[in-house]
Amino acid sequence: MMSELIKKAYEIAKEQYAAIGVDTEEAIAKMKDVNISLHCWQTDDVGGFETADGELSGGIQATGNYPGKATTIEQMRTDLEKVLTLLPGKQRLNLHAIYGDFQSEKVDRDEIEVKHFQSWIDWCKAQGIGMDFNATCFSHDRAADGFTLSSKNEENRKFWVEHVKRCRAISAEAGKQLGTPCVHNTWIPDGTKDTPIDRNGYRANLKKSLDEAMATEYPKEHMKDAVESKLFGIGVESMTVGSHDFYLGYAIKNDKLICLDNGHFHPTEQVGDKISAVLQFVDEILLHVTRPVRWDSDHVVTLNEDVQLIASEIMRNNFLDRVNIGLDFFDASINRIGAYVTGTRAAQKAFLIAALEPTKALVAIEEAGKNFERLAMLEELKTMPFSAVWDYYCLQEGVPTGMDYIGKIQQYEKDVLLKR
Ligand SMILES: C[C@H](O)[C@H](O)[C@@H](O)C(=O)CO
Ligand SMILES: [Mn+2]
Repeated sequence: MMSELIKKAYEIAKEQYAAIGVDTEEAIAKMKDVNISLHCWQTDDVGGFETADGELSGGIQATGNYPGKATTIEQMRTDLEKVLTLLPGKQRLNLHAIYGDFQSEKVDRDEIEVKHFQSWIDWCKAQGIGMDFNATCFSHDRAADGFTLSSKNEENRKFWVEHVKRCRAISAEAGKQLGTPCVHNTWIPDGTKDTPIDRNGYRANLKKSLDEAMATEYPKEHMKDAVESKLFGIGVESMTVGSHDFYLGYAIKNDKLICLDNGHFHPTEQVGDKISAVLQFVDEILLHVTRPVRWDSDHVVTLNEDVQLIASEIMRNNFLDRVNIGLDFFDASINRIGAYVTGTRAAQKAFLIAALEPTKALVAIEEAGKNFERLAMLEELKTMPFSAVWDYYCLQEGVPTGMDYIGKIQQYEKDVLLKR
């Protein structure tokens, strides 16, 4: 889009926002603290680099067969570098343990070490970004019966404890080398298709395993632990061991982060509503921003009301330093890089819209009991000239404005993705 036009539109928008007490420059400045952790698994449908044909298990699914999937570490990095050129602001990388550099040495998950991730740490350093990490407790023979950390098979349980231990050590080293804490997230698929009898036994096992895996303390400037809850998964409909109640309790008691994935709750529950609730009791949280369509389908994030409430709650309460923002979607049915960029930009837009809210004025109206006025203002705010501010922000950041990124991705598909 023409930069002169963008500047003109921005000047008008700036005045319109100023008329309702909003400083657009201040809103744009706040965006420098919105650092989204890019989930590497959107580039390869959560396949990983352990084997060429890694089968996804654990009750999650990437559907679709669009050409261009990353199948090597080099391809994934090329894709991520492309993504970074199309996003305003500063991002982070969110890596799963299955994405190690296993080209020269194939090891099992209870044997991974920093050396298998050193090239990723170096890559992050070269990009000037931080790194986050995840134990991969799925897509493995030892998870075939549906249980990992809560397993009653002691050999398997110990295997997964060792895996998580190692992932935490890798995270701490990554955070140390990169000078920014690495958030290590633990999500497990454990649960049962049909009604179990011994729910308590599995949950007691999970607690014991987490205690063992997290026994080593690392400095908070190097790594932070998060635990991710879930309501159900495919084939795990009747009981999920790591439920929200379980992990919220664990996080509060053990000073951990709770990870809230907005695909992991009943569809009528909103993660945006949970943020101010849980932050009364835990220091920090991790978010997995996604779009559940009828189930935890991990569709590409769009600028919908759920995502807007999440962003608004964070910005209204100045929670950015207590909320670690990650994404979690994997769509294999469309251009994967297009999915990545569209979804991340949608999340960023929600934060900029939130930054452009006249929050103090709205709170005053609310406290005066003027509920019609609150409703009307919220409705009017939806059609304020946000896109002029967004385009101006992208222009300042030197990234494509408006729809211009679509052409860049089409070109990348032609030049790179279709040649794979
Ligand atoms: C690949 C991710 O770790 C996974 O999606 C997990 O975070 C999750 O949300 C499972 O439903
Ligand atoms: Mn998730």
